[in-house]
Amino acid sequence: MVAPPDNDVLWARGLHHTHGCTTALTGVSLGVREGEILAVTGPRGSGKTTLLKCLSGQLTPTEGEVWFNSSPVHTLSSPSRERLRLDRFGWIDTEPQLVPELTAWENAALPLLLRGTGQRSAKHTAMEWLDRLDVGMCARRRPAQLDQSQRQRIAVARALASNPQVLFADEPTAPLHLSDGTQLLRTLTTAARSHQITVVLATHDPEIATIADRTVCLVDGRRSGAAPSDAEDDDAESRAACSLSV
Ligand SMILES: Nc1ncnc2c1ncn2[C@@H]1O[C@H](COP(=O)(O)OP(=O)(O)OP(=O)(O)O)[C@@H](O)[C@H]1O
Repeated sequence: MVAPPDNDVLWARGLHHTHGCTTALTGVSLGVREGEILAVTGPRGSGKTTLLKCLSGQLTPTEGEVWFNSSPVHTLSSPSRERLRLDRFGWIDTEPQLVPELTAWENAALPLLLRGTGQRSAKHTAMEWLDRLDVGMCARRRPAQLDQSQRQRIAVARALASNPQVLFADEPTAPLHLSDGTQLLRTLTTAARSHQITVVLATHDPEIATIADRTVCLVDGRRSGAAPSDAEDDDAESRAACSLSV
């Protein structure tokens, strides 16, 4: 087994994944550096969501390895993966997934409360992020009383409030108007850079991908421009070898 490079916070090798009879990933290898903003681009159905879910431990790849901070994720038990996601990862979905019974601040504070942070401190942190995302005035309202843009901002506040080491964002601006989406992305990337949060951002929009430090493109479940899996594996392995030899 090849060890992952030390400077990659996330590292995947030879990922394959099938949903029932549908192949979503075929031999994807990549590394994500600490503090990097990586865009995963590609047309609809190219495997972006599946890749983010495999990297974040929501899905176990059918084949292949995922490492986080040089520890294997693909071999973890389901409860350990859940713990890892709660403690280290943030997730922003295309559609804001909020708890309807909770107010905006309670939604934003939820990961902190689940981690055991005291209510006063969790609320304070949640309120700071809601203010930063221009939805502080909505703190006491429930999701049904808010519009789509406000709900998505609360979902972003929730992801950032937990101070994740890696933030996964799956087409986070897709439901928003252009100006709303641009502003949201600006806040997200500024926050990520100032807090040293690594971001893996899936988008089919090349314009949005320009905010990233680096782009990986998927086509039909493979990295575009790479020959089938062996070349991708070689790429990841040679980076690993380089990193281990210095
Ligand atoms: N739960 C599922 N069950 C069956 N097939 C699925 C499932 N999820 C994804 N797929 C299929 O796997 C392939 C990759 O889907 P995925 O959602 O990862 O791609 P994507 O690039 O994120 O697409 P989109 O931009 O439309 O979200 C597609 O053919 C999709 O139809």
